[in-house]
Amino acid sequence: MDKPQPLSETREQITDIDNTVLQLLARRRELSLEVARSKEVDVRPVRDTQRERELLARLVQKGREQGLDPHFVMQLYQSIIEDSVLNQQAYLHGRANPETQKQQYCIAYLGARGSYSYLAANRYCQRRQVDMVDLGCQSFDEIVQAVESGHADYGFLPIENTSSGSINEVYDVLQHTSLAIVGETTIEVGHCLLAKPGTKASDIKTLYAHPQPISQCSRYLARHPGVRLEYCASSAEAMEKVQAAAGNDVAAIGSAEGGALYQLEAIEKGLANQKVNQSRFIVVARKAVAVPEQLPAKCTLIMATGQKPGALVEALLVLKANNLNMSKLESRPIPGTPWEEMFYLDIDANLASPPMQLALKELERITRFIKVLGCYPCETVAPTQLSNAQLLIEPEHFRADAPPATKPHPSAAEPARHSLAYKASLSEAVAGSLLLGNGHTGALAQLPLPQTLEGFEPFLKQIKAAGFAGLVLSQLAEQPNPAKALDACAKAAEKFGLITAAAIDKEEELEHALSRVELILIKGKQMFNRPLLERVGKLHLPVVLERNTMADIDELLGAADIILGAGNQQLMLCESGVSSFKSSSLATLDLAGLVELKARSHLPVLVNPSYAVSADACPRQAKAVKHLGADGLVLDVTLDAPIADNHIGETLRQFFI
Ligand SMILES: C=C(O[C@@H]1C=C(C(=O)O)C=C[C@H]1O)C(=O)O
Repeated sequence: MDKPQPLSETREQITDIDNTVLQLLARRRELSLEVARSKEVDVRPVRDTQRERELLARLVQKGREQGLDPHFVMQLYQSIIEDSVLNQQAYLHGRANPETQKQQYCIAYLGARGSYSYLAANRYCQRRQVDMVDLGCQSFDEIVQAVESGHADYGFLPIENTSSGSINEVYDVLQHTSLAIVGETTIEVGHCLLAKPGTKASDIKTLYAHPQPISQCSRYLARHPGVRLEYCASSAEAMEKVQAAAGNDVAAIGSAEGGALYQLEAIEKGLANQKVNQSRFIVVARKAVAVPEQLPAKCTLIMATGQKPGALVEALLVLKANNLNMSKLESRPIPGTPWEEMFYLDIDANLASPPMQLALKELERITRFIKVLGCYPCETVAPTQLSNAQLLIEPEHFRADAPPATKPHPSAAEPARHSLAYKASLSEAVAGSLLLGNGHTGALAQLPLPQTLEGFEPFLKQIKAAGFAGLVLSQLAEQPNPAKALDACAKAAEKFGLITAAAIDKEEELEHALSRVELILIKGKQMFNRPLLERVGKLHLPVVLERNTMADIDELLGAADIILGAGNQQLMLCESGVSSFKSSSLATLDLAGLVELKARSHLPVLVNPSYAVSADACPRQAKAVKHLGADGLVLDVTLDAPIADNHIGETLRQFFI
């Protein structure tokens, strides 16, 4: 083998390339703003998902020709496009409100430099390329007063978090303020254990944190019962305390970025219960702003309806009649009037649009009180996706459309919940980034929960490259600490954009899986376990119900009805083969049963051929079940066998073509 060139030389070349990449990104940003200027003149919408899809498909193809992973190329460009869309929005919003165009904004926020509110405000100003003068406050009231009195231009208020939910105090403050909501911004809240350099996690005796991070990291904290918690008014105060402490046995919960401002190191990361932990902030100002019609807009209203049956429904029907989507509904008590509620609504519409104006007029007639808190650009940019087919194979082989919905089965007077007579449209189930049913397909790789993570990352890379959307981890009870092992696997899988599901073969495994996974698969062995079905029916988590090898179709659908009846509508079925005369150990894949399920039920149906057919027959079966309408595959894989070159890769290709 040739001797490689010296490391320092190679690194220099990489540094040069990175500098060029940055220059090109900056140039792309300028061009994107040029596009925004054209859109301003032509009054075109900022977002053009058709253009994004074409661009992604072309880049994935070009990348593939140069040996780049299609998923990597797609994710990279999704981030670039998100940044580009948000920059265009900020530009057009500024142009429509020239009085907001300044060199610097004075921003009132909770805590001090380094708090999450500070980071959110910083991000907001950077996007608008204005300097930030920061005004740290001790409470939400103080923030509102700072803006009302003119000391600050904007106030940043955290309104909700993906783990701990809505922040009630902020809703209460909004009831009384004259300020208007003029913007929103969402930041990733990466909770870390912050300590002085050299501190070990095992040394920590006292932990300083704001109550919100404490509730968002409850599971991590429960694993460290010996640590004393000290509540602080903000994450910044917690960091200050650690910086000022004499000893090395204290830590704070906060962001790595914030910690750096206090010379603290993140000695552990990813403390939050939820893998995706984001906080949404609203931006308040003295004067409301106009949102140009090319921008996706949101309106926040508060209203009090009368105390009569159906009053809220009546109000919501007004939104329906005007084809308006409500993305959030909250209720808070009205001070001084016990048991009366003030409702907060986020509506995906521009205040100036005719449907919104019509709806407001109608709502004024039927409510006791109504006020628009503000209209502002919506900052959520849902990434444009390519289909599995586009990511796996050449574009000219795009798969055929899903088979049309089958006719409802003639049914009794009370149609069963699983039936098409009960629900005529095909159901979809969403588990993290995976969408299945109603024409959406996907595949999951099933394997025993691994003992160690050795070699796991290269394995996940292969799983992702083969086209799997996630993992189903089984045999949880075989592990000494299934919760910890699941956490670690889910974290690793997430890095590759894979979802994690748990296969429940023994009832007690469910406890370990809850809130660690995005999907629960009830193994066929548990299909007749009514209490377990009722339990998962009460979960707000998608469920796959596998058919027991001895169960007929009616029994499977009956079990499905137990789950649906308990409330959980995110249900999928899985055909994994039934016992037959052919072999005592091998199941028979019931293709007739699959056709029956698709004809009788609106539920997505997955197929796992692994127990029924030999490895080399899997690709043929995948092709067949696809044609019979299967919505997805579950395939058993092993950690050691390469995926792309064996029957697994071919099985996926046959299914997705
Ligand atoms: C740049 C544009 O605006 C948006 C951003 C895109 C991008 O950054 O590539 C693509 C489409 C639009 O959603 C455009 O319309 O071309």
